[in-house]
Amino acid sequence: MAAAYKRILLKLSGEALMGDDAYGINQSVVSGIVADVAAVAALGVEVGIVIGGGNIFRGMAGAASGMDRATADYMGMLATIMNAMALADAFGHAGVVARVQSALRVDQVVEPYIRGKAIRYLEEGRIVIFAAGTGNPFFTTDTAAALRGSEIGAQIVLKATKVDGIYTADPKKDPTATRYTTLSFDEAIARNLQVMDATAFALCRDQKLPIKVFSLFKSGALQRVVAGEDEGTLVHV
Ligand SMILES: Nc1ncnc2c1ncn2[C@@H]1O[C@H](COP(=O)(O)OP(=O)(O)O)[C@@H](O)[C@H]1O
Ligand SMILES: O=c1ccn([C@@H]2O[C@H](COP(=O)(O)OP(=O)(O)O)[C@@H](O)[C@H]2O)c(=O)[nH]1
Repeated sequence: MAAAYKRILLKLSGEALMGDDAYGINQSVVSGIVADVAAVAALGVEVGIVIGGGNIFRGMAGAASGMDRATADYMGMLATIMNAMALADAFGHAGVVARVQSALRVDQVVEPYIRGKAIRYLEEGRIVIFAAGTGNPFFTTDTAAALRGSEIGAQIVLKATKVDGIYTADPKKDPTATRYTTLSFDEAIARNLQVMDATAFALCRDQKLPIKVFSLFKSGALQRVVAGEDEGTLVHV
């Protein structure tokens, strides 16, 4: 199989890491992700990963229960660091070298985000896991994926999530919703499709960085996406 991309930014939903559990990190889900990413990296594709934190803590949930929103968002960013460490550890066990870089400084724990160093790691064939989102409250890890994807010069942002693409409405709530094969950024923003936030869509649109939304749980989906095959939904300029 030949890869359609040289460098990709993979966004992994934090909530998807739970698998069927109620909370936290499901080891069999993590092993599946590691195997899929290792297979793609073995083709010579350079992989940067942005990981979410919704399986542990979400700022909006904290704010809804009365917390200061910015404080809750910082807690959410810390949650992504834990996920990043768990994922890097799992890569290590599989014999794949992964480095974690955090947008918030926790120097005793993981290295800080330094763009040039991240690019160097990628060139050396290491997996780079970007933790702590953008480092700013009021943003999401989807926006962090758009940002880091733009910074590292990725050719595409691959959003791996619980649904197998973008639907006309949230398929979890509306069973009559149908899936788009392709969609323009303007359409995605105008229709207010909640699969990704408007900030992330707008940044990718401005940078002409396409996004592919696909299922994290469909066997071989990442490989098919990287091969440029028809899988999930492509959002383009
Ligand atoms: N139009 C839509 N098409 C697809 N998924 C949608 C849509 N609107 C809302 N969603 C929801 O968006 C979620 C994917 O976003 P994601 O950020 O990965 O989830 P999470 O917020 O759990 O991390 C899906 O679980 C799905 O229920
Ligand atoms: O740049 C960022 C990225 C994330 N977060 C916080 O971290 C939480 C976890 O990230 P997210 O919800 O995007 O993870 P996912 O949806 O992928 O599980 C968010 O709810 C926010 O509170 C933030 O404040 N700034």
